[in-house]
Amino acid sequence: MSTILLRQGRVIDPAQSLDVVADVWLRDGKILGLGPQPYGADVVLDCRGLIVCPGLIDMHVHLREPGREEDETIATGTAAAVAGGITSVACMPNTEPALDSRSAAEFVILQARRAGNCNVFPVGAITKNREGKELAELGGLVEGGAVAFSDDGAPVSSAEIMRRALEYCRMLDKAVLVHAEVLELTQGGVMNEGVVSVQLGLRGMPAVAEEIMIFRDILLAELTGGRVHILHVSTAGGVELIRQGKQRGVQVTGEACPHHFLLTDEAMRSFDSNFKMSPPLRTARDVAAIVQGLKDGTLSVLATDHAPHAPEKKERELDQAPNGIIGLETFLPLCITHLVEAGHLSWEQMLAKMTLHPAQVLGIDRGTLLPGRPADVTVIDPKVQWTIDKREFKSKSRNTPFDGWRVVGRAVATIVGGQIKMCHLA
Ligand SMILES: NC(=O)N[C@@H](CC(=O)O)C(=O)O
Repeated sequence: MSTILLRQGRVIDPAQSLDVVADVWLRDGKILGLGPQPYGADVVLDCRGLIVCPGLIDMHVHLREPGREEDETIATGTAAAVAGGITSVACMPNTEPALDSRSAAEFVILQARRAGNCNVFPVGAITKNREGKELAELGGLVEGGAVAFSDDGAPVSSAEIMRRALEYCRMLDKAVLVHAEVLELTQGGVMNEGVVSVQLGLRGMPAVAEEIMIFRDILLAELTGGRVHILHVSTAGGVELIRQGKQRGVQVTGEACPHHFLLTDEAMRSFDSNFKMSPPLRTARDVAAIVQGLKDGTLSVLATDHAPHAPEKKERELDQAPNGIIGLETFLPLCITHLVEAGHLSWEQMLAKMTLHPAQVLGIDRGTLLPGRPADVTVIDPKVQWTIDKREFKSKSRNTPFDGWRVVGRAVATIVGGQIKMCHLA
């Protein structure tokens, strides 16, 4: 192992309320500290004019392996993460078979180690085969390395099963990550229910289908003392429910994905399936509420919901095409451009939602530059202007609505456990 010196970057570590120009030293895979150190450096990276921050964490990623390797693999998904400046991902359990056993969690960790790109933290399924009928072996999953639980892609429709999941997860000190959807209200829907869906003659999914379940799970968290994290919040009402739950002292956190604060259901006029996702793109009012939720802290986590689908699937007719878009390689520039440059969040606020806060939800020892922690570091050029080009992606899939977008800022170095995995520095 070696000693790396990141020289004179603007060091931002929200966990320490730190925003200062300084040297950062990494040694033997750990953060050594800031300022002068009693060692020589094997590698020096000149970070003047750049931002040095804890390695970014994306806690909402679909890696598709095992079972859907035509869309993504653990190797390609983690390569995409590293290219996007992300050092840790939490991967969702909607694989085939589902990630619902100890051995399945161990398989993911083994494949991630083989790939050698970034850290992968498996999210275990709440119910066996994500069918919503019977609890999975939650204890075994934790032994296998699962850091949280979710049936993401599908809701847990039974309130009774969700209650028991929360009771168990409280004992295990793990969060339940909620995919909020009342299926009876969304069946056959391809987009948000509203003026645009009526004009287009497309079946809609109403905002209340998401809000009813957000409300239910906040109440169940209150009842059980468990912890809920609401994934991919897309509606104004959902933001308000989380805000009220937090005010009452419920252990609830909320997450926003770039597409839900950048796009509206108007995009569906194109009939392009790259605008089809779950939950769907909503209205301008919802977008404004999500931005407000990010500003006032109601939504404490930014994540991608990276959902790769091979072209032959996304190119089907709208009602046949699967939900979801990729996000790992567009996450940071979209957030810099449309949250920081747009004046909604400070750098520290935005980075807290990509480092400290997801680490807290997952209970992982990451997301800070405190001495002794794993040397996961992202270096960002905050000024570079460039155009997103999906042909350059490391992901196996290309289903993005952001191809051709002009953006500001990007990761220029990604260091995972003290190893330089990506570097575009002189
Ligand atoms: N978010 C999506 O649109 N798609 C997700 C699953 C899901 O959460 O529905 C996927 O796995 O493809």
